[in-house]
Amino acid sequence: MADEELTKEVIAGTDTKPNKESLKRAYVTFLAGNGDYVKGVVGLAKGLRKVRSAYPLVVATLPDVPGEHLHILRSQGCIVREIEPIFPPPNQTQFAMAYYVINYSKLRIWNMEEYKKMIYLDADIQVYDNIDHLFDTEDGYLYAVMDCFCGATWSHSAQYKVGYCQQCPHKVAWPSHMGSPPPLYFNAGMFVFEPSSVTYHNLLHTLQLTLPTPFAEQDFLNMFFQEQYKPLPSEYNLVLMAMLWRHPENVDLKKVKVVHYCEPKPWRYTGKEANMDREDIKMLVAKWWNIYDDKSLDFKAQDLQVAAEQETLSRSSIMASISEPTISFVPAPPAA
Ligand SMILES: O=c1ccn([C@@H]2O[C@H](COP(=O)(O)OP(=O)(O)O)[C@@H](O)[C@H]2O)c(=O)[nH]1
Ligand SMILES: OC[C@H]1O[C@H](O[C@@H]2[C@@H](O)[C@H](O)[C@@H](O)[C@H](O)[C@@H]2O)[C@H](O)[C@@H](O)[C@H]1O
Repeated sequence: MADEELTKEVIAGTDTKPNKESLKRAYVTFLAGNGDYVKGVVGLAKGLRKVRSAYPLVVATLPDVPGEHLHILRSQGCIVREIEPIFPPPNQTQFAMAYYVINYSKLRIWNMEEYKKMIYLDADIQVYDNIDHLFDTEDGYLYAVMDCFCGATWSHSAQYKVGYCQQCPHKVAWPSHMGSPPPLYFNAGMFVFEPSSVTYHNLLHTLQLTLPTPFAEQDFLNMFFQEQYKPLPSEYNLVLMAMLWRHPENVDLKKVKVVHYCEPKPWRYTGKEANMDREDIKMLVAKWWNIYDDKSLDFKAQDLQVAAEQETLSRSSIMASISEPTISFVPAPPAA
């Protein structure tokens, strides 16, 4: 994409003049279908604004996302990038969730080379503390939070069958007769990565040679990036309910920066679901809705407020400079 087109898109998306550096960094999420995940993306866009992130949110959308939803996303300052779906090779795989097959389309984000570094966030994620510092992580790695193997969705796996989980590797040790424990495995709902067309084409080529498995693109990405994967602390992607239910000892809600609403999805929460009447779940769902419903976080309102604050700041700094004696710099006379 030509620079001027890109600049136009970025400005259109964020309505602020990007500096060269901010052109190279962005958050990115993925939206498919005409259902309710669009609420998740709107919540995410507003959450990133609430924590004053310096970078835009790109939304990779499949063709089945309706125009009305694309308009909603643009009105919330998102940069919409329409992508084509990616399908795994023909297979008889029983995915952990049938719809996981659409998640292979996430791989398109590696082709967004106009960005040097991106942070991928699922649409069912909310950011409660600024995590822009993750863009400064060392290049050459994929950073993500370790997943949990204890849920019934893992019942197909050797880990689940022997009761082993990487979140508590000493509770039930990996049986020595089964060789080395499985490599560290990340949840693919949040990761820090570097777009690259070389990596992108390698991903697509390797995908067509790889038998699909129950966790679809998450399994595939863990296999592909096994050498480059670097774990992040769990506060960067608290996977609900897996971690709250099964590894509460690994959770400090006061430190959590990013919550991943695998279950419940806040916009579907009724409180009547099994085990969902817990106080911590009610608090986290309410927290999500507080942001989603906060009109001051809407794109235009929020940006006008920021502009007003900046205007006030600059006016007060001008006043301050007028009221103090100016110290002018007198250059030293040239050396004799
Ligand atoms: O109908 C769907 C299903 C999934 N997704 C996207 O795919 C991600 C992963 O799916 P999901 O969140 O359901 O996976 P989970 O992390 O809950 O297993 C979502 O967060 C959305 O970004 C979507 O846009 N529409
Ligand atoms: O397509 C596979 C998906 O796999 C992951 O979700 C799973 C995984 O975390 C399991 O470990 C949990 O048990 C389960 O609840 C949860 O839904 C990602 O969050 C999602 O973005 C996507 O990659």
